[in-house]
Amino acid sequence: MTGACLLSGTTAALIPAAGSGTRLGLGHKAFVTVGDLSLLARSVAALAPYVDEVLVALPGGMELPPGINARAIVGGETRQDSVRRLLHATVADTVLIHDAARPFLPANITLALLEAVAETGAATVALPVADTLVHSGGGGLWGASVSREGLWAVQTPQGFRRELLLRAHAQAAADGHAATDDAGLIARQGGQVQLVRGDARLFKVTTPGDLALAQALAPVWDAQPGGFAG
Ligand SMILES: Nc1ccn([C@@H]2O[C@H](COP(=O)(O)OP(=O)(O)OP(=O)(O)O)[C@@H](O)[C@H]2O)c(=O)n1
Ligand SMILES: C[C@](O)(CO)[C@H](O)COP(=O)(O)O
Repeated sequence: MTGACLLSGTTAALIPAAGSGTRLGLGHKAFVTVGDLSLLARSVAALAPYVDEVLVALPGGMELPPGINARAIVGGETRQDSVRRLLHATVADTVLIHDAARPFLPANITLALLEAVAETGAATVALPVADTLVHSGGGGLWGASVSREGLWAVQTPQGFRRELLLRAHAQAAADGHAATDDAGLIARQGGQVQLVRGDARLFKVTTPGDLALAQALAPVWDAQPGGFAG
């Protein structure tokens, strides 16, 4: 049974990959390789077995490299624009939105997310915060402390009934509201979003330090694709 069997109707994986990778500094981040595979190839491969189609938003003028089994569209100026375009490029009933920049997505997390979306219509992978949190007070000094009690760091994939997310994006666009993810747009409208426990190894490759971690993890993942032991 694939994960899509948990849901009624069709399911699409929507992968925003149109960012410029400014913080990493190596050009378009989705095409950066860890081990022998690009971040994008890894993200597509992780979701493809569980969905009816995979759509990728790419920077203008770029094409999908050979070997990536997906349909490509041109992304937008921001992640939010890229996701909105992806949403309009599919008719699937359910969408799983996943950053190309998160290459290590365990199968058990995808299955747990699909189960949560089937029950609630909106869910995201997230992880309880483990570090002490503080606002910078300026000048590199400790400002106001922030309790980490009840705080979760949001990851992807995030899953939604597509109609629900289309409405949330339309409302955000009408209000000129900019968001860093999609689950937040549902919550902004008063909708409930189920939190599904993620994994530290599902981190987003954002900085050179993240890339170094990803390079170190790739052989471990490639020895057992789809999951980590422990
Ligand atoms: N206009 C944009 C911006 C981002 N993304 C995608 O959204 C995901 C998360 O974004 P982020 O990690 O911030 O990537 P970049 O925008 O490329 O990074 P930076 O902010 O450092 O430039 C990435 O898979 C990225 O390709 C996108 O599809 N379209
Ligand atoms: C969607 C996301 O990965 C959830 O943590 C995150 O908000 C993307 O942020 P970015 O600044 O676009 O990388």
